Amino acid sequence: MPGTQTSLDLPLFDISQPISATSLSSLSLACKEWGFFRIINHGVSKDLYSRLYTVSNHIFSLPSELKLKLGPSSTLKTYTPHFIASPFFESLLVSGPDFSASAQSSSEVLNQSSSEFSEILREYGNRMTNLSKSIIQIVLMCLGEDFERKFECEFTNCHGYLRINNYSPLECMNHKELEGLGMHTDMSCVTIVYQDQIGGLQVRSKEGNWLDINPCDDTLVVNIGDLMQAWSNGKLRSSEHRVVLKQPVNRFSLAFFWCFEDEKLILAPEEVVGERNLRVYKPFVCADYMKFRQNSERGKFEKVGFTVKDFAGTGG
Ligand SMILES: O=C(O)CCC(=O)C(=O)O
Ligand SMILES: [Fe+2]
Repeated sequence: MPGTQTSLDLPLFDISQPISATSLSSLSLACKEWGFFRIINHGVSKDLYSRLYTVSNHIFSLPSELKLKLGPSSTLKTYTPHFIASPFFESLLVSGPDFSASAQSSSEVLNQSSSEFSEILREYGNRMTNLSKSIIQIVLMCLGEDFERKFECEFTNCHGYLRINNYSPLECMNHKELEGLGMHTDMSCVTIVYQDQIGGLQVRSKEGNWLDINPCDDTLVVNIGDLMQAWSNGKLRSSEHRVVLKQPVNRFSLAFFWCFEDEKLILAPEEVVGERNLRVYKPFVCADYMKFRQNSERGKFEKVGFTVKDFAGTGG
């Protein structure tokens, strides 16, 4: 249809600077409307991305039998093979707070030399941890004056994990467009995404239209996850998103999930809920929601039904 919007120009914030009043109001709007925004000056060099790409690519190019030593039926369970999320998607998980040790354990199982991989993952994991803390602060500012000071303590036990994603549509490109990762919402407070220049990340509008989030040099994409949506009583939006593959080339991305601790009771503070006290989520324990999503294999990566709304929504 001529004139139909196909891509979304997300607002861009300099994360190395204090946020101005004007920027804060556009950030609030973006978090409420889209649940997505972008950041620049995040402190990760092109060189680190290129090293991270090289070491990850080396792992993904190992034989499947070897990678499956880290697969869903192994002890570590850090590798998601093809045909779980989609035929064209595989991923490797690196968990914090000791990203280096997590990376090292996976390398050892694969019999690969671990020092470079774990050193790079230490650097990237620590950088993302610090960024997540700064992002939580500015996102809290969107909810009200001084909220970052008042509620930061609720986020002090958060932890992060990184998913290194490899999309390989190579052999099956007789269709125009393939789904690399089905529609889902993230089970995080916030997620920080790096996508390479291939593109393919899309967000679903409230009206149900898919809009491209085009890659842009030196910027990272941030999105609000389900835990933050519930904690903010639905004020901040955890949007459905997906990845489509439009070209027969490999695509590389990194998704860093910043989450509440497992035992955290997620209950929006009264100040966030407001005077009319209309709660849109029942209080729930973080780990119970994780289990709910994990128990429904499809709910992990697709199927709009399985979100925090289905789990804890009051229908209000
Ligand atoms: O690959 C991407 O760009 C996004 C990945 C994603 O949404 C996820 O891993 O949750
Ligand atoms: Fe996601």
